[in-house]
Amino acid sequence: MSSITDPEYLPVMESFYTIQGEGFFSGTPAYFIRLGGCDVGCVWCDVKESWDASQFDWFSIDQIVSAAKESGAHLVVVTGGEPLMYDLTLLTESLEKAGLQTNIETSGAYPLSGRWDWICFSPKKFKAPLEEFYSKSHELKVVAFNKSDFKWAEGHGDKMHSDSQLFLQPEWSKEKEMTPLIVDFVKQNPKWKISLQTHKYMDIP
Ligand SMILES: C[S@@+](CC[C@H](N)C(=O)[O-])C[C@H]1O[C@@H](n2cnc3c(N)ncnc32)[C@H](O)[C@@H]1O
Ligand SMILES: Nc1nc2[nH]cc(C(=O)O)c2c(=O)[nH]1
Ligand code: SF4
Ligand SMILES: [Mg+2]
Repeated sequence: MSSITDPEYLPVMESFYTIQGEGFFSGTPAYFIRLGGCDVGCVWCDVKESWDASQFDWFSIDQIVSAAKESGAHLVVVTGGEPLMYDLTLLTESLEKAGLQTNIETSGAYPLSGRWDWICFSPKKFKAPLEEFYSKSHELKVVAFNKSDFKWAEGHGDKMHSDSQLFLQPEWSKEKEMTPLIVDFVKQNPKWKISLQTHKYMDIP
């Protein structure tokens, strides 16, 4: 039987081999595993269909990792939903054994589990992140939805460790308005970079 308490199984909404569109690994081919379930409630979330975990089938870690390996990808990105609603220790162990690089996209709202090559931390106003993510993440990626988000982003940037990557990403529906503001901000604050959702411009998943 598979259930939320069985660490050998996870609810997968979808998985697909594409190009990482965002952040530090933008442009890199990557196999995405999108786990179902999220209660963070971002008003502008671009994958609200992922929120209700009960809609998705549970797959064994063996099935999930075999499909990732068969894709031919070297890099796996685990996302969601909020993937850290689940204990990902066994998933990362199995991906590592298969010789795959493990990256995660997380809001930081749940405790970190699993051993990751790269953690992309995207904190949200809607559910505060846990403190451990400021020291353990490799990349901070703040979505900018309005002007007040720059100050908010700096508050999080100040808490990150000194060699982390700092990105501002325009919220997609406000992309025309926010992109020029982000360009000005990063020119004034050059430890930050802009991250665009390049897969949306390319019209790929
Ligand atoms: C869909 S989330 C899933 C992973 C995790 N729940 C999180 O929020 O980090 C993946 C990434 O997309 C970003 N994102 C979600 N909706 C967005 C939007 N409308 N515009 C820009 N980025 C968005 C999130 O901030 C996160 O960095
Ligand atoms: N191509 C592509 N890159 C992405 N980077 C982060 C994504 C996500 O939804 O977590 C994502 C996504 O959905 N597609
Ligand atoms: S935390 Fe991520 S998946 Fe959850 S609502 Fe926010 S953007 Fe969407
Ligand atoms: Mg996405």
